[in-house]
Amino acid sequence: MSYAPSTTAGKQTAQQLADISRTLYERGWMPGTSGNISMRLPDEPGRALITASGRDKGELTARDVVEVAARTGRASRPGQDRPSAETSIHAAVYRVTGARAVIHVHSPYATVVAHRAAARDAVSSVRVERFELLKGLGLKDPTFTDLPVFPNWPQVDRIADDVAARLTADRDGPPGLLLADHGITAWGDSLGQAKNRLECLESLCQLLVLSHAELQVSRAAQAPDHRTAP
Ligand SMILES: CSC[C@@H](O)[C@@H](O)C(=O)COP(=O)(O)O
Ligand SMILES: [Zn+2]
Repeated sequence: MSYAPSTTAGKQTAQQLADISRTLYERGWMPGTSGNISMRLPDEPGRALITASGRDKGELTARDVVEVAARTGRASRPGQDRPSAETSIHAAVYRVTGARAVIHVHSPYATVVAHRAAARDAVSSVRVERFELLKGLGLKDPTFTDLPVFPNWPQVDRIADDVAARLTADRDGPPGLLLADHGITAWGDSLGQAKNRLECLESLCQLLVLSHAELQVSRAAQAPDHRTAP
């Protein structure tokens, strides 16, 4: 069942998601059905709207979204469409950071960096330093940041667990993360801020690639394997 908002705020939020989806699709950052976007409802911030799974992101309408509990990602109304397959990652970001909007895309430069720095078994990070655009990320120290790269486990909930653990351990980290061989996710206090930060991160990844510098990748100790945990 497609989304039918009960409030004006819900209607406006759904339309904002559809509009930004089209913009990012046209930029080539959400090819086909890739990418997902969510935003807390302004009048009910414990709930969020997220794009329905598998929709063409260039054709998304305000009805192609699903209402979920922001902290858990559980659908908050019966009979809705299936929410994004990556809803649990959005929920992890909401839970730990208090962000109001989250955007995930497959933009080319971030994806290339996430491919080159691919974290196979454990979370790693890529050092980004000196570029003026770091000031667009709202960091305490804008001279450098370590952008985390998460293994792209087939079980998305496992990625979400890794994300929650990392963001909890590093509260001063950047407002974004890379998924190895996959793409980038960024967040902010509003959809506009999340988009601005995403643009800065994509541009920083472009600069890393164009500068032909060796990527400075550091690897964390191997994360516990959830498949073998008791
Ligand atoms: C087109 S494949 C991309 C998907 O596997 C996934 O990574 C993605 O970004 C979109 O998933 P979705 O469930 O539509 O939100
Ligand atoms: Zn994706």
